[in-house]
Amino acid sequence: MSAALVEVHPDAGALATAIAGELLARLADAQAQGREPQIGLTGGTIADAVHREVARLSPGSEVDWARVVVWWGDERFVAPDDPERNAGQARAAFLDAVGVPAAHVHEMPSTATAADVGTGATAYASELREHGAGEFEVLMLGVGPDGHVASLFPGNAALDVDDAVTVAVTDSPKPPPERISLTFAALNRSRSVWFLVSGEGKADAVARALSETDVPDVHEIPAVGVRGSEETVWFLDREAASRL
Ligand SMILES: O=C1O[C@H](COP(=O)(O)O)[C@@H](O)[C@H](O)[C@H]1O
Repeated sequence: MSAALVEVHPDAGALATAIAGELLARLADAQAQGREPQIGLTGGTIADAVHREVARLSPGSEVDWARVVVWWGDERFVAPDDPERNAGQARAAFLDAVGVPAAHVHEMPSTATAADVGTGATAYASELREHGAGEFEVLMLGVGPDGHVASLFPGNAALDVDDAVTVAVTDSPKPPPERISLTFAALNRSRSVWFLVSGEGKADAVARALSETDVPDVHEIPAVGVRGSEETVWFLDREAASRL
């Protein structure tokens, strides 16, 4: 597996524009090579900015959104219209605008579609299997100030689930407490893993994750547990990179 790459941009706006442009190029390339790309989305502040830039730049790209399949790395187990939903955020920011067919948008279960978070996690694992979701072309992941990715938080039991592709989290330290997350096994089925990180508040987590001398354990900084089979890129703004 190749070493992680680091790309630093002046600020969050420039970072979002660069990631969106790169995503559109990757999707167009994959389609030109005959693949129907599957992408993994994340939630959070910088992800929202990236999604808005995808919507803005998409008309100038070669991407055929009818041939893109969308999944999520994690989701908050709340009502479907709750503003906390990562899926609602992505739909509003770009999915509705670019016109991904509804059948290609695999939203994780909500309190309206699953009796409880455990049932929801199991249902999403079945959905992944049924649709033959094998490999993400690009998996985007936000990173928390504590080093969490998806809904895999430092010290949480969900980090050790290695016999399933999804896990129900009932005690997330970041609200809301109930979430569904892909496990490391599923997240690592990605050609490209892109970490999207902006702001000074993430600088320590970034420095820990990228330390070559004092490599952290996944229980301490979960982000180090995810790698792409072809590339792993840390897309940072200057503030997030300030302690490297
Ligand atoms: O809880 C979550 O947080 C992270 C990062 O969010 P941010 O607002 O600090 O950028 C996000 O990547 C993850 O998908 C989400 O559920």
